Amino acid sequence: MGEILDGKALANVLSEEIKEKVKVMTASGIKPHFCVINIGDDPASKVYVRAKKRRAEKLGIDQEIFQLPAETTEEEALTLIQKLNKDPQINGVMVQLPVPSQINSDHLIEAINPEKDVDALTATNVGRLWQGTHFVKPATACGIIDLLDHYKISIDGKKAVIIGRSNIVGKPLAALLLERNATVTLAHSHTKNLVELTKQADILVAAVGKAKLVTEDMVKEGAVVIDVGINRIDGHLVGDVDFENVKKKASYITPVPGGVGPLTVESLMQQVVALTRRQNGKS
Ligand SMILES: NC(=O)C1=CN([C@@H]2O[C@H](COP(=O)(O)OP(=O)(O)OC[C@H]3O[C@@H](n4cnc5c(N)ncnc54)[C@H](OP(=O)(O)O)[C@@H]3O)[C@@H](O)[C@H]2O)C=CC1
Ligand SMILES: Nc1nc(=O)c2c([nH]1)NC[C@@H]1CN(c3ccc(C(=O)N[C@@H](CCC(=O)O)C(=O)O)cc3)C=[N+]21
Repeated sequence: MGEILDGKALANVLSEEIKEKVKVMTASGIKPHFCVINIGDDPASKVYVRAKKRRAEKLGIDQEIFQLPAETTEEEALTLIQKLNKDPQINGVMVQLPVPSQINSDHLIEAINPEKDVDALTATNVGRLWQGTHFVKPATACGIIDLLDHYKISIDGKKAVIIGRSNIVGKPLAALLLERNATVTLAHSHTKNLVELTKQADILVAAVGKAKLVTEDMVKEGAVVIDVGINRIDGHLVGDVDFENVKKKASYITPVPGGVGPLTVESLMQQVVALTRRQNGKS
């Protein structure tokens, strides 16, 4: 029976550490300040943005939400990003995804100054991530590594299979697991014989957005199962893993809610602190 990897509890522990760091920084006259740009009325985005604001407040980090209407043009959004890039008071900027269809999210992300790129999504920071010279890490991937480390689950030499190859989760997680010497496979919608692959995984990550995509028969006995998916089914939040059945086979498993999600928010705050320190000449 799998042990639950309690992301919420770890997020609270990390929270105390971040709070202390922010306190010391603030006392020396440096208060981290970051901005979230949210365009349109996506209900899930509103929930996340509010969660980030609450977390930031709890940690003593200044945060501003720029809520733009659904009909915002790309030029308008770019103008705002350029203004925030130039503002020396602002240490971090992120664009909440998804954005409305008239806007190309890649254009907005690329416009963010890499020194203020909280999500680590700009080409510069993605390149640094794969080179191993990064100063900012993608939040969800970073949270997952923190969770594995906290539970002393070794990564070195392990076979990791990640289902999902998005820029925000799958690809950066592959980079961080590779950095820690895992042998990494990225699976996606064109992958043939997914079950054969997943059954070999020591560490199996699901980041797709499809409830019950990962069933018991896809999991090796004793595997570590990380569920990134967030799906709303009849008003309930579930992940991509058939939790109750997979739990019986896994050695460790993350729940949804209370697994990876809270660590993503915590990790975003860590990135804001890291960027702020760097901008003020601290390592
Ligand atoms: N807990 C957290 O902190 C976070 C949770 N999420 C959640 O994680 C999930 C994934 O998010 P995100 O990465 O942005 O999603 P995307 O929609 O960008 O990517 C989904 C990925 O899943 C792949 N895929 C789709 N169907 C299948 C299938 N049947 N078999 C194998 N692979 C498949 C796609 O393949 P292809 O590339 O071929 O299209 C794609 O690579 C969502 O539920 C999202 O809400 C996201 C970010 C943070
Ligand atoms: N630029 C950008 N950066 C992101 O990091 C980003 C994004 N866009 N767009 C959407 C996804 C999704 N994401 C989550 C964050 C927190 C939870 C989270 O806290 N989940 C809680 C439950 C929250 C609830 O109740 O809805 C949990 O799993 O326990 C989930 C998902 C960040 N994302």
